[in-house]
Amino acid sequence: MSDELKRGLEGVLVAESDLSFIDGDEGKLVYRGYAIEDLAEHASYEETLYLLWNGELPTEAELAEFEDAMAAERALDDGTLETMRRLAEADEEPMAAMRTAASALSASDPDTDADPTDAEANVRKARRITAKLPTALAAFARVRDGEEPVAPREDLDHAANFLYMLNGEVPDEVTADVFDQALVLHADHGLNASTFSATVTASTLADIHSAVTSAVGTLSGSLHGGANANVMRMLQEVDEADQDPVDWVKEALAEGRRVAGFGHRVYNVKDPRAKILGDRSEALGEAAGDLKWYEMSVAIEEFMAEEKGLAPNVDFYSASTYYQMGIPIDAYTPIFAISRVGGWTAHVMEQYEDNRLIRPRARYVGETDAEWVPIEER
Ligand SMILES: CC(=O)SCCNC(=O)CCNC(=O)[C@H](O)C(C)(C)COP(=O)(O)OP(=O)(O)OC[C@H]1O[C@@H](n2cnc3c(N)ncnc32)[C@H](O)[C@@H]1OP(=O)(O)O
Ligand SMILES: O=C([O-])CC(=O)C(=O)O
Repeated sequence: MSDELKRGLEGVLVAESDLSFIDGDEGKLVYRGYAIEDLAEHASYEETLYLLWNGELPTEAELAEFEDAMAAERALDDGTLETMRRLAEADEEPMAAMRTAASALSASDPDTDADPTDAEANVRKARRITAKLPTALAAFARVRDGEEPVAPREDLDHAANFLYMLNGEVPDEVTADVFDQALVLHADHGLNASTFSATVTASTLADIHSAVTSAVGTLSGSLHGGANANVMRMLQEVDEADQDPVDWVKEALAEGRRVAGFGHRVYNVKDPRAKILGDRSEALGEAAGDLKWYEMSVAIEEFMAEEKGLAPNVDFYSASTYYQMGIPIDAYTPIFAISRVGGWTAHVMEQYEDNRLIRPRARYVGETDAEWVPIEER
């Protein structure tokens, strides 16, 4: 047994996986062998899910069947819909609502009584959770804004249907495409914290709903998925104060604060997803005739590279991309969740296939010989 301490488990290998590969020095990301750039350009989110869950790209017929199966699972049961309504009325945090939704969905899942490791039942459960979480998010967001939930449509693809349920109107093709790309880009990323959390939960032979619930909670923090909303809050603050973005960042660094959207445990160079989302952000700005958000982001990126040697991660340019699509800022991290659920469930299924309880150790640095003192004498 090694006594070497690896804070934050940095660099520690704990599993074998053939889902996604990251080369942190080259800035390369692949899902099951396919470069993220190719997937973003050519694959839909459904095709990406199929790849992650089945190990290979679908044929045309397989994809059509899969898309229909996903679309047929979008509607929420009454209990989960009512729960989303109540949480929205109580002004719950959107990520807390997502965490509750992931858990609530197990009550109505037809396979809820299946053994947690039943591979076929897990494929069906993963499909249902992934199909339904966007419906829960859209319902929550609408009720919170004083609107009625919009029922899903089966004739739209996953990305377009989510925007339709959120806004009550079918998105234009460009917006739907950018959103679909964002879903593809966020679908998997090795053993990131939330995926690790899902696999730890699965490793106890808890079920897939429990694993996804753990993962949503883990994603919500500001060092992980929560950073995308903080990036947009930073850009808005700079804009409202009519400040030079570089001055804002200098101040933040001088106060010892971290700049959201920069730095990464694995990438030592720019995250390849940030490159693609940066292009999307620029294109949306050009189409709107206002490059303000993109240019502000570029100024921050250049300064952070020069000053700290830190490059943007995926959360940096997703912020201005979503903002220019009119998505509410506190929905950014839940949107990360509705995409990453594909990766979480794929890793959980991989964990069940070759399970061993995940249980590391802590070096004990406390006392070992304390003398018992009766309560009345303390
Ligand atoms: C989808 C995702 O989860 S991507 C990550 C999203 N999170 C963020 O964008 C939040 C901001 N970034 C960070 O906090 C970090 O870069 C993390 C959490 C992503 C990675 O953290 P770690 O690998 O543990 O690096 P660690 O926290 O040890 O930082 C190393 C050094 O870089 C500095 N640093 C890292 N990121 C930043 C940042 N965004 N702003 C300022 N300084 C930073 C740290 O202060 C530290 O400096 P020090 O050695 O002088 O103390
Ligand atoms: O891999 C990580 O540590 C964080 C990340 O970029 C992701 O989850 O997409």
